[in-house]
Amino acid sequence: WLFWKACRTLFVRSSLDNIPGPPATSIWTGVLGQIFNPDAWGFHEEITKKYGSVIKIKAILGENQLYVFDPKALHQIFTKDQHIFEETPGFIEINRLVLGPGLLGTLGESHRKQRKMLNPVFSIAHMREMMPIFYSVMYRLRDALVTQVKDGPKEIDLLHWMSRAALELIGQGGLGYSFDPLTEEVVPHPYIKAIKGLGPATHKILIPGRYLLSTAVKIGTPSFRRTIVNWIPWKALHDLRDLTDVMHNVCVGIYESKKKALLEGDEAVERQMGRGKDILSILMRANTDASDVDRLPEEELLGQMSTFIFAATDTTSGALSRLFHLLATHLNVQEKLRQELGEARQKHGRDLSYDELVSLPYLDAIVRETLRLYAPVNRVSRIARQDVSLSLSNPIRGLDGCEIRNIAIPKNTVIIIGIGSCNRNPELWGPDVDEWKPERWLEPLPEAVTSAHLPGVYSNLMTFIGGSRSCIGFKFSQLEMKIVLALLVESFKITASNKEIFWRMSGIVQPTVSNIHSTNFQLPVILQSTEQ
Ligand code: HEM
Repeated sequence: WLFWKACRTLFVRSSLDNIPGPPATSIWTGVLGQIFNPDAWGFHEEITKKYGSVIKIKAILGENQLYVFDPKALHQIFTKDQHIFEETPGFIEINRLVLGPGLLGTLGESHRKQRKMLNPVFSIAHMREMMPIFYSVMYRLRDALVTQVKDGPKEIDLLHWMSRAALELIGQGGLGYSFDPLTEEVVPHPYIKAIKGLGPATHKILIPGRYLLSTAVKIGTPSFRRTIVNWIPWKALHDLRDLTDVMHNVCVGIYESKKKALLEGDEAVERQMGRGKDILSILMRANTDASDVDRLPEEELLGQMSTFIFAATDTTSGALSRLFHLLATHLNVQEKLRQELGEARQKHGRDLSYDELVSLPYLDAIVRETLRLYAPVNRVSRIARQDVSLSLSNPIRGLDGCEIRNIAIPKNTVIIIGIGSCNRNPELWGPDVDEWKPERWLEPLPEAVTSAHLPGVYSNLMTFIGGSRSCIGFKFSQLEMKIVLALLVESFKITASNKEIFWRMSGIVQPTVSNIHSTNFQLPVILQSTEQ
């Protein structure tokens, strides 16, 4: 069965054979080695230019996958037929192997219930209420950096500080828990190391193990599966087990203390960090009040905590690092932003409120343009759970020379969603698509963009994807980025260091120095106080 499952693609013809795509460079892994390479930027650009917005990707043992960024097809995948296109087995299944109900995320009905409980917590009204938490964390970050450069301009690893600040913010705002006082240069919380290790370790397991995962997680109890995992002599699997243990144990500790406070009553909750206004406290209360049908088991709530921390930390710190790197290399933009921020602060004479901050046009344009051109999550994957026909906005020409407007997708086809390629589609954005131009957001967007009806939840972009599994935290991350920029750009001049920065195209794009294969993630820049 396994042999047939693995090799059937070598013998059976598929409706996808006629779609053009780059030739396989390995009979084992097709072109996956090139497409998932940390330095794959050139390869993605080359194939999108050569083959268009639907591309056949040769995967393990000749399997056909698709790389897609055609607007109509994306609409179908994320909205119209989203029940057919599920997430590919990944983090959730891997974590179920060793932890039972799942460290990261939830599936199916449970996921629907959680979204229902959580949507109000991520609303704009709730963001307004969280402003004091955001400011208090970010002021601590700013003060720590002021101390770092008190003797003059200094090279600072901003990624280190952004990761710590992002973790602290989701800690306080999301879980009502402080991970890091953010006062001085210290070794980051072990959770940060665990998050950074999770992506690379999962990647090593996913390519060879994807086919077995969905089946493996259903075998026996969690402790049985864990014993088997312990026996298998596979370092990447053991690394993953250890990283998930770190994350899981931290979450259990936070959860238990919260549960105790909720049982003790309002006074105990008031004494806790976040005073019961954090996302987890609200979720726990909503869960207690929910009807028996809607109530989630404790393990699912624990899974949700890890999802928040994981989803909120490296994505936002990666995006902030990119923003600061761009400002460091575009000093005119930095100066113009400083002016906008200074004028707004002068006008209001205090910290800007939620509405004042989000309506600053230039700040908004800088954030949007950065998230367009440099999406922190460059791709996600989906799998078709039944045979389906995918319609295209732009017909492609098959290898037989005929025009293709609809593609018959066989059940179990993996589809790689080219988030970055969609955001950089010249047919939508025009010939200057590859330029970082915040000004483009100060004018009406091109007609081609608005009429494409992309399913993304944010700004005609796919950065936070769309549909029921879209990023629930996108407003949270916007606010976070804007407050950090507002406080730091007013307080510091940021210039580039003499070290070359490489951006690794992993699950979440991360900066590194020395070479693209280094996983010693960092973003050195020179900071100088604006008062010096
Ligand atoms: C610039 C920052 C961020 C980016 C680019 C980003 C992007 C994304 C993307 C692309 C997904 C979909 C992943 C997939 O389907 O495979 C996602 C999911 C998610 N994100 Fe974000 N995210 C960011 C920040 C945040 C923050 C700050 C939070 C929490 C406060 C958050 C919470 C989540 C959650 C909970 C999910 C899973 C949603 C679900 O499955 O229902 N994200 N994010």
